[in-house]
Amino acid sequence: MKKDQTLKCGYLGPKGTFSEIAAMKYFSENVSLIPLQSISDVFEMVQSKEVDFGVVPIENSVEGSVNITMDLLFEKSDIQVVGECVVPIKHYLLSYESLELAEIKKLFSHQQAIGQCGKFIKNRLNNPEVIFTASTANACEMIKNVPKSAAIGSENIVNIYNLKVLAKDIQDSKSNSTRFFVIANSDSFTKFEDPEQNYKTSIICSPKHNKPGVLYNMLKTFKEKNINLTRIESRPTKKQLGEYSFYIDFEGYIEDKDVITALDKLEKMSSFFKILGCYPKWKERE
Ligand SMILES: O=C(O)C(=O)C[C@]1(C(=O)O)C=C[C@@H](O)C=C1
Repeated sequence: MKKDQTLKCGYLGPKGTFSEIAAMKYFSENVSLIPLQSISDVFEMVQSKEVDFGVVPIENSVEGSVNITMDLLFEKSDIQVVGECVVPIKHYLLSYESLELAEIKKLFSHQQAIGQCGKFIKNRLNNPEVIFTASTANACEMIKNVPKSAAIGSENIVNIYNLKVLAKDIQDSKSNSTRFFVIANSDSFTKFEDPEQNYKTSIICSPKHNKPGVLYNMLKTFKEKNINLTRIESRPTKKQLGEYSFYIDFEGYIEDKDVITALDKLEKMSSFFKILGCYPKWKERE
């Protein structure tokens, strides 16, 4: 890791996205933030070491997993998860024009944001055409020359683009929040070893055989060692219908004796096995 230089962190841009909010929250002021065009670009820039870190959304409390991030974590080598950050997500309805809600003909935003505001869109708007964009901030750029259009985005973006706020807090759930992973190149990242910290570990595994009790046996290894799972998700392996990879997060440090035993057992039961990383559990800072 570079010592006397400012570290760089890539995120899904342009400026004003929730990913930027997550990166600012995680790193405070210690890194230079680099806006990128897609989540896939964030992975590539971390892989090629053009940036030291990347911040990518992994799951939302309403919409669930961010599939593109899940798939890239599976596919990309040399990527390690080194941190997590949870951001409360409050959505704003924004426009360059002062419009009544019923006047909006076109609504632009990221697919996750549209999903998180489904009830508001159905109940309060007049059936606008919905256009998915690469990010919420990208939606705000795109509506610039489109009459009777609005975008869904963060409060942070209002001043960046000089937008009008048509409605605040339009997300379906008051406690809407998104969890982000902080990724780094596995080559350059040195591991944390602070005995005072609470750690989490994230892995991916695909069972060797499709037979009764396979998942039960995999999960039993965690129970036997009293390891607390915090998330389990599946994604298709993309090889054959009905075959899945499991994404498991649990509380524990990668070099803990019980964690090593459980992961050894699990690896033996798997046709694919990958440790994504071990990182300090997110704590809200005062
Ligand atoms: O578009 C953005 O602002 C993003 O940072 C992406 C993203 C996502 O992909 O989940 C991040 C947080 C919110 O859940 C909505 C969108």
